[in-house]
Amino acid sequence: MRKLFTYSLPYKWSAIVALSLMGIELVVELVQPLLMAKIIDEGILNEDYRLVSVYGAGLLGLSLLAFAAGVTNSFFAARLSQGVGYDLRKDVFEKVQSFTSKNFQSFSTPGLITRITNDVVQVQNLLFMLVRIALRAPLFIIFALIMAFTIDVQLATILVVAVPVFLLFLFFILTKGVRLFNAVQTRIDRVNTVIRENLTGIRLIKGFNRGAHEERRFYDVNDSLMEKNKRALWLMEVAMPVVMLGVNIIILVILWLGASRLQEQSIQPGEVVAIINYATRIMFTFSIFTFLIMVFSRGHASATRIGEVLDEETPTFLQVSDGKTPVLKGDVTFQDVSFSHEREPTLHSISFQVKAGQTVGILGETGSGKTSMLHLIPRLFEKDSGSIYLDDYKIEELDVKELRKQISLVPQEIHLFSGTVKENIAWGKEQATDEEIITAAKQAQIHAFITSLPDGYATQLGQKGVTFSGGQKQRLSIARALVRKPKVLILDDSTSALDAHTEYRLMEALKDQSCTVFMVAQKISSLKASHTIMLLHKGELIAEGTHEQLLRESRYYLDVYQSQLEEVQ
Ligand SMILES: Nc1ncnc2c1ncn2[C@@H]1O[C@H](COP(=O)(O)OP(=O)(O)OP(=O)(O)O)[C@@H](O)[C@H]1O
Repeated sequence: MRKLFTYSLPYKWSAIVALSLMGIELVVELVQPLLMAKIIDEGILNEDYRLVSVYGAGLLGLSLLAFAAGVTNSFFAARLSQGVGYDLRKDVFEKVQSFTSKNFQSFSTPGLITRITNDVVQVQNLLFMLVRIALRAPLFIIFALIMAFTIDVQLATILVVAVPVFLLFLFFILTKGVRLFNAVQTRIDRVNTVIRENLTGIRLIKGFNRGAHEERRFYDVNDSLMEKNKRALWLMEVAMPVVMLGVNIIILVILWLGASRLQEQSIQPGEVVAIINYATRIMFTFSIFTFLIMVFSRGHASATRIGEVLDEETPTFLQVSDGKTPVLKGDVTFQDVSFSHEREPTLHSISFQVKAGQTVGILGETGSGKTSMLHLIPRLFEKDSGSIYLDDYKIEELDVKELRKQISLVPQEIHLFSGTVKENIAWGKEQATDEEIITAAKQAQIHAFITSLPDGYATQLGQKGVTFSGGQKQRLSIARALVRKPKVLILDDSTSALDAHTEYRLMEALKDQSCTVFMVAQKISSLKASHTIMLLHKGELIAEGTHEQLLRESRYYLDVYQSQLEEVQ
C-alpha cells in the first residue's frame, strides 16, 4: 500500500484538486442540515416566508455547488486512478521482462496476467473511491458529530455512543473482507490457468478424448471461485442491512428523546430535525463504508499481489547495462562451469573450447542438461561457478544487451507472433531490410515455401491467419535468428521436424554465415558433419570429438549410433 502512495505522487495535483473539491462537498453536506433547521425554526414556525425563500435559495445554491464540485472531483479522481493504473501496468510488465526462469517459478503465467489486468483495475477502483468518497466519509462523521454537539449535547451523545459500535462492526467486516477477497483473486488465477491450458492444449484434449475431464477441471475451479465470491459478497450484503437496522434504531431513540425534550420546550423542532438529519447522514455514510470496505478489501489484496511482482528480486545484471560492447568473433570457452536450477546440480564442471565459426553438435539423453548448458551463454540462466568466455571476455564483463544481440537462440518450443511472415522474421532485427529478410529466409530453407503462399511475405500468421506446420515454424524461427547475423547461433533441437535433405541444405547454408553454431539434435545423422560433437550424460560432458573419434573412443556414443542405425533399417 505504501507503494501506491509513491505511484500517486506524479498525479499529486489531480489528487490535491480532487481532495479540495471533496472538501467543498463536505462543507455543503455539513451546512445543509443547519439551513434546514433555520428554515423550520426561523421561517416556517415564525411564518416568515421571505426567510424561507432566502434560506431555500441558499440551500439550492449550495446543492448546485456540491453538484459541480462532485462532477469535477470525479474527473480528477479518474485522472489520478487511470494514471496510476497505467504506470502500474507498465512497471509490472517491464518487471516481468526482467524475470529469469527462477523468478518465473514463483508466479504462474495466468497469475501474472491477472495481476497486470484485473488486479490493476481493483487498485484503480480503490484510488478512485479514495479521493471520491473514502476520505470524505470519516471526515464527515467527525464534523457531523461536532455540529450535532453544537446543536444539542444530549441528543448528540446518542450518536457518540453509536458511532464506535458501528466502527468496531465495520472493522470486523474489513479484516474478514481482505482475507476473502485475497482468496477470490487467487481463485481467478486458477480459472485463468485452466482456461489457458485448455485453449493451448485443445487439440491434445480432443485427441485424447479428455474433454469431459477438462470440463470437470474447469467446473471445479469455477465452482470454487463462485463459492469464495459468494462468501465475500454475502459478508458485504449482510453488513449493509445490519447497518441500516442500526440507523433506524438510532433515529427512533433520537425521535423518542427529542419528543420529550420538545414537550419540555428545551429544544426547537428544527434542531431535532437537524440532529436526525446528521444522524441519518452519518449512518448513511456507514452504509457507504460497507461498499468502500469491499473496494478497499479487493484493492488491498490486489495491491499486495502487484507488490509481490514489483518486489521480486531479479539479478542486477539484467537491470544495469554498463559492460563492454565489443564486436565478437564467436570463440566460446567453458571452464569448470557448474549450474543448478534448484538444489539438485544440473551441470557439473563443464569445460570446453570452441573456435569461432565451428559447428558443435550436442547429444545427450533427455534431461542431461543440454538446454541448461546452452542457456548459460546468453545468460538466460546464471552459472553457479566456473567461467564462461566469449572471445577473451568473461560473459559478466559484457553488456548483457550487447551480448544477447550477438547470440541467436532458436528454442525447443517455437513461438511465432501474430502478424505477417515478414514481421516474424524481422522480429529478430528491427531495422532489417527486405534483402536481409529474404537472405535469412533462403538460408533457413523457407524462402521457396513463403513465395508459394498467395500473399508471400505479407501472409498473416496466428489468429485468423495461416497455420504453419512444425517444420515450417522451425525454419521460420531459424530465419528470425539468422537475420540478426549472430556470432553464436544456438539451435536447441530446432531442426527435429526437418527432413534429412532440408536439414543438410540448412547446415550447408550456415557454413557461409561465419558464426559458431551449437546444435542440439537427437539423431547422430544430423550431427555427423559437425566440427566437434559433445556428449552430455547426467549433467557431465563425458566425451568430445569428431564423429569418427567418438565412434572409436566412446562406447556410449557407439551404442547410440548403432541403435539409431537399427531403427533406420
Ligand atoms: N526451469 C527449470 N527449473 C527447474 N529445473 C529445470 C528447469 N529446466 C530444466 N530443469 C531440470 O534440469 C535438468 C536438465 O534439463 P535440460 O532441459 O537442460 O535437459 P535437456 O538435456 O535439454 O533435456 P531435453 O533433451 O529433454 O530437452 C532436468 O532434470 C530438468 O528437470
